[in-house]
Amino acid sequence: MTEPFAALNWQAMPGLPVRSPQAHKGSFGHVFVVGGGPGMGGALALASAAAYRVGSGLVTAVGHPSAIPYLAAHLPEATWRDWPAAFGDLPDHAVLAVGPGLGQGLAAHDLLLEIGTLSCPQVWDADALNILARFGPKLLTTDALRLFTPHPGEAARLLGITVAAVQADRIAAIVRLRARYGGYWVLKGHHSLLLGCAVRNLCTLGNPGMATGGSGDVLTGLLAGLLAVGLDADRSLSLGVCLHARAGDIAAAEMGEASLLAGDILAAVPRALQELTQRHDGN
Ligand SMILES: NC(=O)C1=CN([C@@H]2O[C@H](COP(=O)(O)OP(=O)(O)OC[C@H]3O[C@@H](n4cnc5c(N)ncnc54)[C@H](OP(=O)(O)O)[C@@H]3O)[C@@H](O)[C@H]2O)[C@@H](O)CC1
Ligand SMILES: Nc1ncnc2c1ncn2[C@@H]1O[C@H](COP(=O)(O)OP(=O)(O)O)[C@@H](O)[C@H]1O
Repeated sequence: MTEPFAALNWQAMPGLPVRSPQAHKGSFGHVFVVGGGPGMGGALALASAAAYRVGSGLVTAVGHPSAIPYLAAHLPEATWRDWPAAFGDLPDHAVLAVGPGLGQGLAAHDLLLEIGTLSCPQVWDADALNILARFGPKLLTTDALRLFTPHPGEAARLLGITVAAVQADRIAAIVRLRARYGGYWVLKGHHSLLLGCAVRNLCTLGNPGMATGGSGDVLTGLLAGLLAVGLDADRSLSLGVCLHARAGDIAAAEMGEASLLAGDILAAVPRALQELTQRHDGN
């Protein structure tokens, strides 16, 4: 368990799958982002836009009705559903991203109780993790493919230990998280750690300018979008975390760390992706 985590190499990272000339939007999955409680429509919009930016064919935002005008103004490409939502009619190629701006009220608890019973691929973040910490692994009643994206505060809640204890041995923390809850994990922060089936790595990209509200919501949307376009969980985890961090570095180089907004990270994602495409084209 004490083997080191190897640094991922951005230069060697495979990019997105090439899109067939016959492709249509149904070829690239359907992401449902569940969050956007009162006052937090922004988190829902950021995660939804991020899923589109990595090529997801359709994105539906599932939020509190108060979040919807915000979403419609900022992301007209997304469709939406109001809370309370049921998920009995999800399409076969659905991927859920749950947590951005969700809050921890009764409606959020009800949503999570249902989502824990679903078998589609899922990304769990933010308040979804806080609610999971309250219920424990029994909330997850199916063996659905799940990616979990805690920051150290959320990891501490999930393990019932202090943030200081998480930070004192981050490798032990992520190993314990996977042992307790299963699935695929990123422990976020400076040099995020990644732990999946074949992935046991750290990401040395990124910068402290990314410590800004909404930055993690962008990562959640990227990961869900990558699952939706067909990458497996290990590859979604490693490409998603590195892409997010590289986009943060591109944005910070342009505008400085202090001024960085989560929306700037999102806006830099296409340029980070182009670095991969151009490298594969030999340019
Ligand atoms: N525009 C929007 O709509 C946005 C909406 N958002 C949404 O808000 C919701 C709640 O998010 P949140 O930020 O209020 O709660 P959370 O992250 O649990 O922090 C609470 C405490 O945890 C700790 N802590 C946090 N990070 C830590 C770290 N890295 N390392 C160590 N500890 C850390 C820290 O405790 P302290 O250290 O201060 O004691 C902190 O005070 C969530 O749904 C999210 O999606 C946000 O994304 C912002 C933009
Ligand atoms: N010092 C840092 N160096 C590199 N990346 C960072 C740093 N601080 C934060 N990040 C990244 O920014 C994101 C912050 O996510 P999170 O704490 O969930 O923010 P929020 O809840 O506001 O969306 C994570 O991906 C994390 O790895």
